[in-house]
Amino acid sequence: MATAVLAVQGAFAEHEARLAELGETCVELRQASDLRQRFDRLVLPGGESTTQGKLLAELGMLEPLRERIEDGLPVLATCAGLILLARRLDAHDDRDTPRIATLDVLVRRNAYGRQLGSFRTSLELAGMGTVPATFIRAPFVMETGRGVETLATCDGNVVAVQQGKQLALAFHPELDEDPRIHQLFLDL
Ligand SMILES: NC(=O)CC[C@H](N)C(=O)O
Repeated sequence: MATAVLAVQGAFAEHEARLAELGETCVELRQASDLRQRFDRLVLPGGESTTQGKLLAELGMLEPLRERIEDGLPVLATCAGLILLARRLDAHDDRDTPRIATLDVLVRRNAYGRQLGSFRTSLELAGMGTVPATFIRAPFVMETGRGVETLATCDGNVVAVQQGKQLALAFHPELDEDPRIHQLFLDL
């Protein structure tokens, strides 16, 4: 088994380090030819979702990834990754930026503010208990479609969801010591 980590921009190295600690082999996706590698799961890291979306479209990776996810490829998406997966964005956001758009949620980018929107807290994740959560200019989920389960909220806002094998978080488990969320992803 191997996990592909989208490595065009953002905090991908931290995910790779965490997965390696759990004994998982990672391959990096930097260009379309990397999609020929064998992988069974996908990580979409945090970073800048507009940059990531544009790069994925330019590199010809958006459609192949969308198809694999629609075919059931397990995905762990964090922060910008959640935005890339979202079917719909808030009216204030640039909705024309290319996205994978396989997760039936409405997301607002930079929902906690652009400058002061970074903080560390802990929250209750369904079926897991208390987990640390680092938010960095994070989005949150404003609406969930049918088939989308809310796994965690923070101050009443939805910050973790699951739809089938798509696990999407507004925060950054790769930046905390707790390995349980990555383990949950490997167990999907
Ligand atoms: N930590 C992050 O991934 C931030 C996401 C970023 N604010 C965006 O909108 O793309």
